[in-house]
Amino acid sequence: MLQLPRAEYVPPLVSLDEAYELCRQVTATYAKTFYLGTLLMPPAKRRAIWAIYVWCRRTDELVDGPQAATTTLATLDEWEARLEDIFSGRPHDAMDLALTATLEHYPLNIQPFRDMIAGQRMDLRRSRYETFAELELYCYRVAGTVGLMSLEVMGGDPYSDRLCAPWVDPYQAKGTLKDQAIALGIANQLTNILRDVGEDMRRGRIYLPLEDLAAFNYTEEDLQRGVIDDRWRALMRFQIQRARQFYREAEVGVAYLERDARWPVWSALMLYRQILDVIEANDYDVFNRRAFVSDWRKLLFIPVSWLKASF
Ligand SMILES: CC(C)=CCC/C(C)=C/CC/C(C)=C/CC/C(C)=C/[C@@H]1[C@@H](COP(=O)(O)OP(=O)(O)O)[C@]1(C)CC/C=C(\C)CC/C=C(\C)CCC=C(C)C
Ligand SMILES: Nc1ncnc2c1ncn2[C@@H]1O[C@H](COP(=O)(O)OP(=O)(O)OP(=O)(O)O)[C@@H](O)[C@H]1O
Ligand SMILES: [Mn+2]
Repeated sequence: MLQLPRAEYVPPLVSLDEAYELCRQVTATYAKTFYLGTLLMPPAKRRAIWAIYVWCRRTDELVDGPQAATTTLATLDEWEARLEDIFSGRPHDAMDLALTATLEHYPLNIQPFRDMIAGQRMDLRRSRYETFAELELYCYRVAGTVGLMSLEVMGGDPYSDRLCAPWVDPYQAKGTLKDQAIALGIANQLTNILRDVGEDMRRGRIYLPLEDLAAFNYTEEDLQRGVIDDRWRALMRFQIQRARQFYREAEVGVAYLERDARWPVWSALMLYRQILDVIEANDYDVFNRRAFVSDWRKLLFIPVSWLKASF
């Protein structure tokens, strides 16, 4: 009987250098601050972070980008199968290839990658969160996972004297380095949610826990109309305070990262956290104005975070 030939696996026809170069370009375009930070890392680490960044960005774009309307749960299943292929040495395209190659230097755990896809599934399935516990799970999945992935590249050891400043007692610090890496992801995601309240509402999505809305006597209709009054300000103050707690937890960890990774993480942390200050300065108007940190401020803070990372 005639056998149809089995579809052969065809590896992407690009060199590794070209693959990493592509990832570099994507990172430089989408995330100026992260990118600048990675330039201070040794080449192997830097390329690894670019490859991870690109995979995360593509995963996010599936539900958040221009092609989002055509993304279904089946699309995400396919994306997960493709992830398994990347981890078993069968990359589908140049950008996958960069991640497969990265795994040879850094044997990353696949679980945070799977968890991030699970986070995108949550975005397809629901547009409301009842409790903070539910939102926190979502934030872990879409952003805490980034912390875990990066940590395996950036390294660090909370109990190593090499990294420990004499005035810091690592045994006093709450949680592990992993907890702190996750905390930074969650802090960033909560900040992102507060910045984008208006935009998300226009897409029919509410990430603020409904239990918090109720506690401050603020309704979904108020949110739809963009009502800024004392109830809203109190609700936002509460949310900002909660995000800052996560930043505080993360801050402890930065000092225990490998030296060459501290500066990029500090700048990312400091710059992203400032979005919260801008929201306050805008009197909590996240409906009509977008809170952003200006380029000159970013430039100003880069030497500041360099100093903080060095001492
Ligand atoms: C050096 C460094 C900071 C490395 C991390 C670089 C990296 C791999 C980033 C991936 C980011 C990404 C594309 C995630 C997909 C999901 C997503 C979009 C999350 C949001 C990021 C902000 O993006 P942006 O403002 O551009 O959002 P828009 O799509 O435009 O709305 C997030 C808010 C989360 C990003 C989370 C992190 C960067 C976690 C960082 C944590 C660490 C690096 C751990 C550090 C370790 C310790 C111990 C503190
Ligand atoms: N000054 C700005 N005005 C309007 N939108 C902005 C401004 N800065 C950033 N954005 C938008 O917000 C998104 C996320 O902003 P973010 O603060 O992450 O800045 P970025 O330019 O992506 O640099 P980085 O991620 O390195 O900080 C950007 O992708 C961009 O679309
Ligand atoms: Mn960005």
